[in-house]
Amino acid sequence: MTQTVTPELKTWIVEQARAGCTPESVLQAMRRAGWEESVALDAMEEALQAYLGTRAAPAPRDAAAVAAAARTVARAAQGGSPTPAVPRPYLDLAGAPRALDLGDRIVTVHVALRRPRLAVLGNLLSAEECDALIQAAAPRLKRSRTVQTQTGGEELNADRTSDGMFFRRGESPLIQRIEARLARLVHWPVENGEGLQVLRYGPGAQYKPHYDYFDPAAPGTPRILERGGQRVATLVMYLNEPVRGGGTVFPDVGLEVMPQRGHAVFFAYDEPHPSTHTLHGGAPVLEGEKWVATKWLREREFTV
Ligand SMILES: O=C(O)CCC(=O)C(=O)O
Ligand SMILES: [Fe+2]
Repeated sequence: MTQTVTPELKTWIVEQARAGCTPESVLQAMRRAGWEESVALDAMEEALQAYLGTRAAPAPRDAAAVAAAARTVARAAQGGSPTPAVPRPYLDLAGAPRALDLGDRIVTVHVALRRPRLAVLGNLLSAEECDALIQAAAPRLKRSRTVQTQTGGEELNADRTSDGMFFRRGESPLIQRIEARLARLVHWPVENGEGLQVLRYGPGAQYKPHYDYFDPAAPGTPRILERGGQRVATLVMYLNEPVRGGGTVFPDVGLEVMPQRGHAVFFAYDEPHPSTHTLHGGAPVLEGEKWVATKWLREREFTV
């Protein structure tokens, strides 16, 4: 069977190029999503040439570089499987590595699960980075709001009793450094990420189980999706350690990830559907305080 390149995939390719992703990483993401190399290369060439052709002004160099590199990479044999989905953020866990070298940091892999597609990671943030995030966030905290999918606005939510704030993407050198590291970790452009959110849970505070994607059936969702499309993955990073309680729970699989400073849990949802088993929540903090930073990844560039 021949794989058919969808308009959605072409749009995705152009967005990765515009975000500055290397041709190799774009190709790798497509191959991992199940695209044959030859089909992926043709799709890259076609999508980028169409994009360059539609632009009056000279194209950005990164897009041209992707097109050029795509043409020179060796072509694999044609063969067939059904058309795979558009690539999604992923951790490179092929070969069962116990650590991932991100250039500025070596992250350890503690748990990897297929469904939900999830991993527990250590050493993603240094103790100093965790403290600096807490210091910068503390004066800006407000009672957390959640996106109101009925209207697309925001609301106070009794299921979510934490205090929170958002950093703007790239707003400080610390945020830039962390965002660049996360982009390398999950092979996803910085531009497709929402601003980093910091949450503080006091004793008794919790975030009841929920999905991070926007409910496709809710009336306010189309408006939310205009800005970057669906959420496709989440990284929850632990900035401190509560004395007791406050784990991140995944009720569908009976998993609870205990907060350890600098550690993180990554989970991805290829479709906005409960079958991803990504139902999760922040269990009540029983003693002490819990601080986390959450990075949500969108399908496309999230305009800040
Ligand atoms: O606090 C946690 O452990 C989970 C946070 C969360 O689910 C979120 O920020 O979406
Ligand atoms: Fe969540």
